[in-house]
Amino acid sequence: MTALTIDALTVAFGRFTALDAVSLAVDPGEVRAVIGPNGAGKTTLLDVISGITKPVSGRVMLGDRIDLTKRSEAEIAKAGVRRKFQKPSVFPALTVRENLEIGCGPALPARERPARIASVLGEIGLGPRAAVPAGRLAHGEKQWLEIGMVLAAEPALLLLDEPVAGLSDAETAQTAALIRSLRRPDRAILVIEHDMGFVEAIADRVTVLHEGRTLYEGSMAGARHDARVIEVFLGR
Ligand SMILES: Nc1ncnc2c1ncn2[C@@H]1O[C@H](COP(=O)(O)OP(=O)(O)OP(=O)(O)O)[C@@H](O)[C@H]1O
Repeated sequence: MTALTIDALTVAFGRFTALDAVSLAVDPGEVRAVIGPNGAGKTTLLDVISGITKPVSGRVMLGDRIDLTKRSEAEIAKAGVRRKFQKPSVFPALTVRENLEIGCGPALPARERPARIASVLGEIGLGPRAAVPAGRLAHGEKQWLEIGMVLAAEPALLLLDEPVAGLSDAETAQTAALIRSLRRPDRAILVIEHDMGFVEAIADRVTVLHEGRTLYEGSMAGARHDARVIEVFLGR
């Protein structure tokens, strides 16, 4: 079984085709990066997976059974898909712990919350900062907290939208280590990112989009040697 199967996905905005019959499959436990030049269709792809944009045609299957193109944003979240948007949107007046409480969602029974929050604090490395208001965190720490907020819901599919944009080199390296440590057989991670060094550090495979089409799928090392990828993207 694949964690996510995108099959011949086509998205149009008026007469403009933003995604043109894109297909890809992400395995359970995989970290997949989607890369490509500006306007390639990366954000549109995440918007379709998370239910913000509906396609003209094609399917987006979560596991074997759920076609996300037929579901609302709320139903998609309930099915186990969580997205971290590019800009951190933590609640600045609430502590790190209180933000994670919110990330757990209303369905998690109160008795299970402390263990879930402790586990997420460990994963994101913010245990010592648990009582600090989120507004006082450094930019990198805010990004990790927001990753923690989506992790607290125990997603089957985690979507990360440029998680190292604006981070220092040290924070980027720490974020790469964090994402690698999040790999679990029951969790797939799809990342959009422009920082190629970061992509190389985290991704099992990359999908290169260009003008709404899949140009390459495979290892990042392979992408670096692919003539078409070099021409449209890496070589620039
Ligand atoms: N709501 C919209 N209406 C019209 N065109 C849109 C809309 N959303 C995206 N587009 C167009 O679709 C194309 C793909 O955009 P998208 O944002 O998915 O690219 P991207 O790969 O995420 O780019 P970037 O790296 O700059 O974020 C672009 O040409 C963009 O202008």
